[in-house]
Formats: sequence, structure tokens, C-alpha cells
Amino acid sequence: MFEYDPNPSALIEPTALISPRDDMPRACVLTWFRDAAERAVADTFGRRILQLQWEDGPRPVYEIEHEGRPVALAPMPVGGAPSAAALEELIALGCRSFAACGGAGVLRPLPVGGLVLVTSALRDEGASHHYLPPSRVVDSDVHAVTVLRDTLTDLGVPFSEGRTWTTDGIYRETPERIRRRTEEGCVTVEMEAASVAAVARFRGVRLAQVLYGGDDLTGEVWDERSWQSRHDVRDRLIRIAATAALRLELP
Ligand SMILES: O=P(O)(O)O[C@H]1O[C@H](CO)[C@@H](O)[C@H]1O
Ligand SMILES: O=c1cc[nH]c(=O)[nH]1
Repeated sequence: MFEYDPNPSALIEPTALISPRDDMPRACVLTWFRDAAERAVADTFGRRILQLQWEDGPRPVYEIEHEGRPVALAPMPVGGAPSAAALEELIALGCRSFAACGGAGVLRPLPVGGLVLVTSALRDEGASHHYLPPSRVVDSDVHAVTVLRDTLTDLGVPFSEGRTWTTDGIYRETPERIRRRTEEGCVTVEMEAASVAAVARFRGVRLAQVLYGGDDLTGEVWDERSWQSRHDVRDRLIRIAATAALRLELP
């Protein structure tokens, strides 16, 4: 049931609940790696700017210094709908340029830790349909993709590019679905990319995304590949994303 309503105004507007903050960096890293975010804060002597309050508990937003400049660092909740709401609040607080980093299952051969710059996301989730008219995919912001591509290239980091399958149904990645999504050009599967891309487009902010290859869904059986213990990849991705977020701020 996807009934798109183009009315830009809602009864609960984030800007009515949350005031912009003068001390909020405009550049922001979104990450689904809470562990790596906390390490980045400790390593850079960062600080907690505030805590957003939700029914399931507080959500901290940090500030770190990167390349001599402040960057907001937001650990994100898992799932498209919670991530869409969290991004809304960061935009209301004053962030404008976002670089997002997460992990994903791989649908094509890709080593654990291999990076994928997201060029589009297949909208097999709910949240994006509240922000954009019906379509099968949402393309990433072209300027943001260019900046992230240039950042990865300048840093000498190998990466590939492609479409990701964003699903609400992590436990319903059936062989038939995987086959069809692969045919549609998806190289990874995760749970938030289409949702945050849709919010960013709707609110007119810049957002680029990079994923690292995690578990493997290319075979007859699932291979978990211990992907969530790749602390080295996660730590490096946060730094790469911080550089990209800062560059997105440039005119
Ligand atoms: O590492 P992250 O980005 O969390 O990626 C994936 O892993 C989580 C599910 O285990 C979902 O958030 C999905 O998007
Ligand atoms: O959504 C997800 C995330 C990681 N791995 C998967 O298989 N699915």
C-alpha cells in the first residue's frame, strides 16, 4: 500500500520540534557502525553535541574534528524507517551535507571489505515511498556521487560502483528474490540506502553513500564471512566519509 502524497507539509514537521543549532556542523557522517563511531569519538577527543530522544532510548550525535574542521557524526538506527526519521532530525538541526557509510550483503563476488559507491538504490522498503513518487529505484545525487568518487580516488582507495537493494525484509532474502534483484543490476543488499536517499532528495540536502562488502549471498548457502568484525574497514570508512562530507560543503 504505497499511496504517495505530494503535500510538502505534514502535521508533525521536524523543524517545528527541533530548532537549528548554531554549533551544528553542516557536514555530517551517517554511520550504521555504532562501534566504529564510538572509537572515532575517543580517538579524536570528540564530544557529544546532543542526544535525540526516542522510545527505544537516547540517540547521541557527536562532533569530531577531521582535517582541522568540525564534522557531525551520527550513529544511525538499523532499518529504513528509523533511519529516515533520524536523518530528518539531523537536517532540522542544521546539517546539510551527508556522507553515509554502512555494510551490506554482496550479490556479486566482492571480497569482505570491498567498497561500493552507491549510484542508485532499489526501493524494496517503505520509507522512501513517503518521500518520493512511485518508482523502482532512487538515483543517488549526481554531485554527491562525484565528490565521493573523487574522494575515494584521491585517497587511493579501490572501489566499485553500483546499485544496492534496500529491503525491509532481511530474513526474506529468498533465492528467487536474489536472482531477480541481481538481474536488475543490484550488487549489494542492505536496509537503509533508498530511505535516506529519498529523505535527502525531498529535503534538498546533499547525500552520498558508500558500503563495504559483508556477508555473501552469491552461493547456494549464506556465508556470513564474519563481516561485522572488520573494525579496520569500519574505522577507515568513517574517516573517508568525513573527508567526503567536508568536500560536499565546498561550493
Ligand atoms: O552495516 P549496516 O549498514 O548496518 O548494514 C546492514 O546491516 C544491518 C543488518 O544486519 C542493516 O543496517 C543493513 O543495512
Ligand atoms: O540487509 C542485509 C544486510 C546485510 N546482509 C544482508 O544479507 N542483508
